[in-house]
Amino acid sequence: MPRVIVLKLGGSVITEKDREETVDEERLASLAETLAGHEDFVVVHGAGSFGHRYAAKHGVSRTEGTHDAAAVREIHASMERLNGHVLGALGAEDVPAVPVDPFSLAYRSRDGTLGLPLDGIETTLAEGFVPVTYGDVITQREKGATIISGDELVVALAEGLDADGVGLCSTVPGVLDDTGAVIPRIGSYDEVEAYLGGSESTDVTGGMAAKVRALLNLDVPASVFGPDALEAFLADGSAGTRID
Ligand SMILES: Nc1ncnc2c1ncn2[C@@H]1O[C@H](COP(=O)(O)OP(=O)(O)OP(=O)(O)O)[C@@H](O)[C@H]1O
Ligand SMILES: C=C(C)CCOP(=O)(O)O
Repeated sequence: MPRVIVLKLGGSVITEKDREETVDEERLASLAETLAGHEDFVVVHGAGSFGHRYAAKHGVSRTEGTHDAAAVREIHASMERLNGHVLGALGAEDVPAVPVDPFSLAYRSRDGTLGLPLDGIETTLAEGFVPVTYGDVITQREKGATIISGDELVVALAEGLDADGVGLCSTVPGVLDDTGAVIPRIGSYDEVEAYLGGSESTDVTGGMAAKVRALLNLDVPASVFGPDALEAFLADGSAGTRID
């Protein structure tokens, strides 16, 4: 099987993060148009104005769990609605996009270690489909259910599928320094820790600092870039900030 690219479409890119359950239709359509005709990639999308507020409402995070089934349904249903929009936009550009539902697939052990069986996704890719998955709520031993971020899925998929590269398409043109300039390359957390913050809006999974940490732990080269640079990333992997 050809090696794949794992691409995350940030929740703050594809939604209006401060308006409840609002998709940025224009942005999403333009990203889908750029992806048209490309092959061998997995899409992961974040929550933006969809999942986070329900997770916050029920006090659920990556570490705080819930045994309230109604809370799980509410968070998951919100993410399914957003996934429907993403699938619709990709489908409109004839990208062979199909859903992969993390709640039904992934789980955590007691210590929080992620279990993510990949046979289904490998088959999906081998058959020419583009799997589209997303940050979600998943079950965890002794905690009920906790949140999994899209970034966590990106890392697990990149490792498990032996991906060629990872792209995180965010609202920012890359990881920025204290003057607002894009840092071209990050090789260690210490170099950039002082510049990294969380997210500006309701975000239970951590913003830029968590992203950089997770990507540094990965053996696959990753890039953080803005929506305008998706084409450049797909062409030769050079866009925004490279983290390796
Ligand atoms: N040094 C930095 N460089 C760039 N962005 C930063 C930095 N520090 C903090 N941020 C914040 O991180 C945000 C990106 O993280 P965020 O989690 O919001 O993105 P996302 O992946 O697009 O969304 P989601 O988590 O909903 O999928 C930026 O919009 C910015 O507010
Ligand atoms: C809040 C939920 C349900 C998922 C969070 O995923 P992220 O937006 O990728 O951090």
